[in-house]
Amino acid sequence: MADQHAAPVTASAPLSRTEAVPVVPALRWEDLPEGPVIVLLDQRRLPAAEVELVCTDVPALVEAIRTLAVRGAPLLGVAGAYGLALAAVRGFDVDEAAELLAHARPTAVNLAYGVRRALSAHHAALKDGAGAQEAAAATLAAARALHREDAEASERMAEHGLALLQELVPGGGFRVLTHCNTGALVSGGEGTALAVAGAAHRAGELRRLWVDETRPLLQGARLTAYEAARAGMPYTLLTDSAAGSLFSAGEVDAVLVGADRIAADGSVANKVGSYPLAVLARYHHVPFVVVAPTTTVDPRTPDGASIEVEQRSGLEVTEFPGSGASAPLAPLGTQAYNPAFDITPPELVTAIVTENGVVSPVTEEGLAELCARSRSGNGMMSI
Ligand SMILES: CSC[C@H]1O[C@H](OP(=O)(O)O)[C@H](O)[C@@H]1O
Repeated sequence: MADQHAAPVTASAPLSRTEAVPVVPALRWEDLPEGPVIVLLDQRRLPAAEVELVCTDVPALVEAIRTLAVRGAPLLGVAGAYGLALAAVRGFDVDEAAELLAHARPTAVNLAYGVRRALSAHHAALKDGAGAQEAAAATLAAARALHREDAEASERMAEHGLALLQELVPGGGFRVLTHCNTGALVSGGEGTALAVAGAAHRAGELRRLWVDETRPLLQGARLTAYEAARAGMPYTLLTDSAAGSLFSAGEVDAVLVGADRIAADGSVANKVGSYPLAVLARYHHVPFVVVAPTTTVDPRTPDGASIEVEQRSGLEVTEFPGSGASAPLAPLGTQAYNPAFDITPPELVTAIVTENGVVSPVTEEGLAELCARSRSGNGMMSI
């Protein structure tokens, strides 16, 4: 008798490509004749259209961050740093710009880190007697350095993460479930958790990538599927509520997710829906692996209860993304609960993969030791 729990797996993904199609850069700095700009790939328009947003000032960038035109913790750090450089080069008040940028979204600690790092470079240049132009150049150099470091961190996380999967799931042929979007659209490189899946795919070891659609803004359906398709990965989309039946059918070998803030004790703030996956993974003895650069670890935040979880408009729940009131999903006036993130306690996290290596089990000491290996010390602590 067929296993009654067997999931009816349909191969809905395109055949694996031999050549991946690169994703349009999520963010770049451009020096135009009329002045510098920050060019963003507007992630709200994906996958239907690849539209670029040109930000000429900090308020425009803050709006892009608030509306998730640009999103994802590591990239928010890079965007924040470039935003400060834009303010410095265009002669805006950098301290005011830092306030606006650092508070554009509260949970992803990378944003505040990137802003602080660029602001520190600006202040240090002035302290050394630099003029406004030189200080602006130093600020831009700090943003470019962070951009480069994030790309390098992606590569190293992919290596460490693939090695961990090979250890956790002997024999390869990994069936990985991921939530939200953690690829090149959240990073200066190939991302965090999705970069690990990409490395597994290139090694011929990714049997299936299960992609949670990730309500309400559908980062999985719109963005991870977009990236997985361009990379030729064997992916299948599912509703968030279908994940449980995949675990029950024994179809998941590991869960790979990103993070927006990791507290000193190893508590992980990540896209809402991550915590239930961690509980399911524990119940079904499946590894739950968090992939994040050390700039996402915030030793100033002691534990999960100390992490501010962004509460977003209920309209994101009651209306279909991007269509506004033209496509209500609930009666007009319906109140909706819409936390952007949830908190997974360290005891439910099998391992945290950073660019400096892996901590498992997750302990405060192990995490601190990994962060201490970062060139600039652990992000928030070094500035
Ligand atoms: C590794 S950063 C990606 C991270 O960011 C997402 O949040 P948002 O789409 O709201 O920026 C989600 O938490 C992902 O895990």
